[in-house]
Order: sequence, then C-alpha cells, then structure tokens
Amino acid sequence: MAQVYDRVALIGLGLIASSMFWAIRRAGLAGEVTGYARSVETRDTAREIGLCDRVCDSAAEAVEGADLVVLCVPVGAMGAVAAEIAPALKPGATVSDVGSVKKAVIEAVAPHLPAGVHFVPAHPLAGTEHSGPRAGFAELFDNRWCLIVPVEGSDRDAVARVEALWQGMGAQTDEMDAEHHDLVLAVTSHAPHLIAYTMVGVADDLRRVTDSEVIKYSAAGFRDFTRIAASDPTMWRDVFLNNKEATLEILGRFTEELFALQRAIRTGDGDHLFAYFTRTRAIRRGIIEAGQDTDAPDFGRVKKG
Ligand SMILES: NC(=O)c1ccc[n+]([C@@H]2O[C@H](COP(=O)([O-])OP(=O)(O)OC[C@H]3O[C@@H](n4cnc5c(N)ncnc54)[C@H](O)[C@@H]3O)[C@@H](O)[C@H]2O)c1
Ligand SMILES: O=C(O)C(=O)C[C@]1(C(=O)O)C=C[C@@H](O)C=C1
Repeated sequence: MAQVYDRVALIGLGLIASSMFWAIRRAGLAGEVTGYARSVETRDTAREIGLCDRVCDSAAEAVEGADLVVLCVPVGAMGAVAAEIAPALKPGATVSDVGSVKKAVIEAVAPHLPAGVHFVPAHPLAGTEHSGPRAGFAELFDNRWCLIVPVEGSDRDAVARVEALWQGMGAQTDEMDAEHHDLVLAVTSHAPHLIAYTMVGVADDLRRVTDSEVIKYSAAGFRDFTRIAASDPTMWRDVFLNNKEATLEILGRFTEELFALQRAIRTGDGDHLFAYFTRTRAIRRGIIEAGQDTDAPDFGRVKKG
C-alpha cells in the first residue's frame, strides 16, 4: 500500500491511537507519525515502546505541519482538544477523530476548526476492553468496518484520503450520517455495554449471597459480560453522556421487551418465549449468511473477498 499522508498526528495515545500507529507503520501509510498524550507517564511509555516516530510534549507541537490530525481522546474531551490544536493546524490539513459518538463530537469540534481545514469524522468498529498506549496492535482493524461520517460541505478529496488510510490499516469503510450512526451504535454497542455493566453489577451486589460462586462457576455468557464491563470507565461515561437521546430510546424499547419476557416467565407463557427465541436465533443465522465470521474472537469482522 502506498503512502497516503506525509505527516499524521495522533492526539491521545491509547488503544485506538496505538493500534493506528502500528497499522500505519505495517503498511507504510505515512512518512512520519507524531503523537501527543496529556499525561507525562503515557508519553514516557510511548517513547519507551517506540510508539510514534516522534512523541511531542504539546498538542500544538504534534500537529504542526501535519497533513492529518486524528483525535483519539475520550468523546467528552474532543472539543477542548480541538480548541487547543486549532491555532497550530496547517492550512489545508484534515482533522479526523475516532470517537464512538458522532453528533456530539461534530458539534464540539467543528466550531473550533479554522476555515481551510477539512473535518472528516470517523469511527472504527473495533476495540477491546483494554486501554492505554500498551494496548494497541496492528491487526485491530483488519476486516472490521470503519464508518466515515462526512460533515456538511466535507471536501470529497479529504474524505477519500481518510477512507484510503483506514483501508490501508485493514478496515472496510462505509459512509453514514451522524444521527443514523448514533442510533445504529446505540443498538449494536452502547446499549449492550450498559446491559453488561448492569449484569456484572447485579452479580456483584449478590456476592454476599453467592459468595465466590459467581466467579468460580462463571459460564460463557457471564464471562463475556465481565470482559465488556472491564472497559474504560471514562470512555464509556462519555459515550452515554454524549449519545443520550439514542441510548435512552433503545433502552426504553429494551425494557418494554424485557418486561414482556418477564411476564411470559411469570405466567408460564412458553409460546411467547419460544417464538421470541426463534426470532432472535434467525437474526444470528442471518448474520452468518451475510458472510460475517462468527468464531468468537473474530465475530463482527467483515468477510474478505
Ligand atoms: N476502546 C474501544 O473499543 C474503542 C473503539 C472505537 C472507538 N473508540 C473511541 O476512541 C477514542 C479513544 O479510545 P481508546 O479506547 O483509545 O481510549 P484509551 O483510554 O485507551 O486512550 C485515550 C487516551 O486519551 C488521553 N486523553 C484523555 N483525555 C485527554 C485530553 N483531554 N487531552 C489529551 N489526551 C487525553 C488518555 O490519557 C489516553 O492516552 C474514544 O473517543 C473512544 O470512544 C474506542
Ligand atoms: O470489542 C470490544 O471490546 C468493544 O467493545 C468494541 C466496540 C464495540 O464493538 O462495541 C466498542 C466501542 C466502539 O466504539 C467500537 C467497538
């Protein structure tokens, strides 16, 4: 894969930024990658493990001369970081982000960007429960989707280059508008995370009753919940506070369905339960037929070829 940008700057050096660096390096997509993180400890770690070609001590220094700047900080910090880097951006540069929420991030970032700087928001649908500069790996985005969310008047060449970068990092790209993105992600990612958090919280509340049995006999379903519930608290606090409307809409529907299932269990309505589980099983089979790999570690990856 050919080089897409001369200089890329990554702001916030956690799981996503570090994975981007290793994936950019794997495919030779940039001449130089600079990086900045707020904490000295993270910058020191980055230098120690060779994360980024150059780790800078200020965000302004990192973005100076960069053709692409990617904001890889928690959703709630995007606006402040955009304000901080704005005066140092090169005219004609592109600013992108990887935030899990798009409408609120666009509203927070766009007003700070000077005229002549392009804004191309993006969201890779790939992650793990780990965070920080040591958590990244080059293969994270392989065969995953990356949603590109152009804003009004986005420059098509700038969009095409951001898409080329993500494709070079192994992802498949698609475009979506911000509102639709936030609703889709509320269903596929945000509400499921909240359900996992709740289930693990309930198990913890019952600890006195169940002693250590919850952990000892933890079946696969619950273990998956604990993995998800181990995700970064700052990141997920910001996701829910910034995708309020869509998440509340989905949670409303979820609780209605849950109450209906609860009632079916109480009243012994086996037909309702059977019909419901038959419908959900068909959805899973539909995903398999659509060509997605369902082996646990790769589930959700885009089928190649
Ligand atoms: N983890 C995932 O599964 C995942 C997947 C896709 C997208 N995202 C999104 O990517 C972004 C980064 O997530 P991550 O998982 O890499 O998080 P992370 O916690 O691993 O890294 C975030 C980094 O940002 C830094 N940071 C926080 N506030 C900052 C500030 N004000 N200024 C500068 N740096 C700051 C932190 O110190 C850390 O280095 C988030 O917006 C998240 O919603 C995460
Ligand atoms: O695999 C995981 O651990 C994730 O939670 C990744 C995951 C998700 O699939 O929900 C989480 C948040 C994102 O914005 C994108 C991906």
